[in-house]
Amino acid sequence: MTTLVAADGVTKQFGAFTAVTDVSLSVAPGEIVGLLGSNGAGKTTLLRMLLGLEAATSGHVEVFGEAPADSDRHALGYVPQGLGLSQALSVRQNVEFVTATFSARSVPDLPPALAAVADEPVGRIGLGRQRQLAFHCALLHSPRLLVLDEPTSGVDPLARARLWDTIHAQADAGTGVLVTTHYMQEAEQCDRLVIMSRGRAVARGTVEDITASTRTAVVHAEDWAAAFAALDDAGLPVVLTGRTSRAAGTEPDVVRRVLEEAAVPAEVTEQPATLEETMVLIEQEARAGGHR
Ligand SMILES: Nc1ncnc2c1ncn2[C@@H]1O[C@H](COP(=O)(O)OP(=O)(O)OP(=O)(O)O)[C@@H](O)[C@H]1O
Repeated sequence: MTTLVAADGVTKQFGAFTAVTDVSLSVAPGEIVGLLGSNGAGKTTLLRMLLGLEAATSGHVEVFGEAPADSDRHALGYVPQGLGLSQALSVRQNVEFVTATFSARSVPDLPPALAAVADEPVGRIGLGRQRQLAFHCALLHSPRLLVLDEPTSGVDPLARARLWDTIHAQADAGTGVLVTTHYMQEAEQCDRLVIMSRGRAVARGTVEDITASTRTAVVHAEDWAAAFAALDDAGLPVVLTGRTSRAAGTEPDVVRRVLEEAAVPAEVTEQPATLEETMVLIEQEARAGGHR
């Protein structure tokens, strides 16, 4: 399979601090790869190394089959967390600038939401529209690889769904997409995930691969508040979903015993863990020194 971008055992140190440790990752045409992890896990640093914006301390990076180079930018669409727009220029001027820099084509029409603010300085339009503009600019030159660092943070649900429609359309047309996100609903739309914790890749695969080995004990009790309180007091990792208590990675028998001791009648069953529950357990395991 052709690979658009590949990291092989990449490490990045900032002085004595290691932000990324021995991470490998690749993106092929048409696939959406999600990069997940808590704040400071090393996602942005990894993206920046893949884009050639940050040199790896060790390991190997290839973009379009070669070492990263400035010329890659003509086939790359990148939306950084800070969006990379010129705040003092208008919406239209930003588009003209990007078109002139990366593409020989004439400036295409703006989508209606951006056309309505075409002459406004970017610094004066809302964050949602700024994100839409950054996205629009990243796609102007029909990139082979799209790299998106939290593309929908601060965007309302409707605009988020629209941005994801665009991401899927790009992937369907053969563009490879590498995207970081904190939203589980977005992670579930990716073909593959790489989960990072403290600079390391601690889990990878499809959502099904990642959640397959994790089960959650599910508690239905008439006195649901007492059931939750008993499990919480016992130090179990319990969360309340509606009136149902869920304890991820906990044996149902352990839960039954706690509820019996607290004299709370309940039915305890087992279900596959959600991605979010699995992520919490992965993070705990990684902090305790192991990984999957
Ligand atoms: N230029 C730098 N100099 C020193 N430390 C840095 C530098 N860039 C990043 N770091 C540190 O590296 C770690 C990883 O940061 P990074 O931004 O890659 O994490 P992240 O997973 O993208 O986090 P977030 O989800 O908050 O964006 C953090 O502890 C950060 O403070």
